Amino acid sequence: MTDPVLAVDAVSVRFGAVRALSGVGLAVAPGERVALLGHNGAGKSTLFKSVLGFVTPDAGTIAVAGGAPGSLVARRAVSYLPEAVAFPKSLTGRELLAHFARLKGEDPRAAMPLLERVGIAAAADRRVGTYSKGMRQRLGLAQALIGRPGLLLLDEPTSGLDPVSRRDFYSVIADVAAAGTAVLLSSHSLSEVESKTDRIVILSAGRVVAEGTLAELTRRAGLPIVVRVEAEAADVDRLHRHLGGTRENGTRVVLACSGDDKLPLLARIAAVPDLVADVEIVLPGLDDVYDHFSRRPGGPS
Ligand SMILES: Nc1ncnc2c1ncn2[C@@H]1O[C@H](COP(=O)(O)OP(=O)(O)OP(=O)(O)O)[C@@H](O)[C@H]1O
Repeated sequence: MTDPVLAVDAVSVRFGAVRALSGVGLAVAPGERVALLGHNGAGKSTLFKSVLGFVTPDAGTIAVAGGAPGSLVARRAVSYLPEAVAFPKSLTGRELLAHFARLKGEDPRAAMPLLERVGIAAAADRRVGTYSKGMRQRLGLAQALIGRPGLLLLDEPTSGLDPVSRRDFYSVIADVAAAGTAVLLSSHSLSEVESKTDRIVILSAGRVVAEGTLAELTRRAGLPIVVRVEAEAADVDRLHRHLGGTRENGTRVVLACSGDDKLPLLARIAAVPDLVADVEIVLPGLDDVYDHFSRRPGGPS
């Protein structure tokens, strides 16, 4: 495997009595997009701050492009988009990006292509104070892309964005990753990131409680499949006696089964066609998978 751009190993961070991170480990390879999921207070921002060198872990190690957080090599490699971006309102988008480019030792002429890339070139010469939230977020992304970072850290980058802006945002992220940048982004929504990232890491109370592709997480969660069987008009009692499960709504019987038990259950339903008006199979949703892992009190899986 290629050397990871970000390697976090057994990192723990404590703020007084609060354990914000406990033995967290994760790695992000060049070109990989990893989603960091967790409820409020799970430790996502603390992990970002540790990677940036703003917070010093009590235990464990972090390497960014092979260097310690905050070292020159790490600072050159990493780019960060905080959750709430605040820019000086009186500068134009172009002036602001040119300023950040100079600070990073890059050519200020990089500003315009970046504004085009994030879709706000038409507003390049408007003052940032007049930008909408979505435009400011796009500007923030443009700022984070200055100088082709090796590692992009994005803290809840799409919160408050409309669906079109989100789609555009993930399309830029896909291009950047395809060009070799490692991306670690935090989110509260599994359904949002599942098709937009390569791997998912779920943090709960400062611990990594699950890690993998969505397919792996869904399989590992082993959540039940729900089968709702609608009875023919007066036959709900007979249907209930035949199938078991619980009655719902006066006309329906509801059953839960594992993936392996699904076909045998459908065969039992098919054996009484006169009693059955309709069948609905409900697979576990992404939010169910997320809840399963993020509520689990135990350690890493
Ligand atoms: N500077 C601090 N001093 C004391 N406690 C802190 C500090 N920063 C974070 N914490 C605590 O550490 C825990 C993790 O917080 P963190 O901000 O990393 O979570 P998060 O996953 O980013 O949450 P959110 O989704 O709400 O942004 C929380 O219990 C929080 O209250």
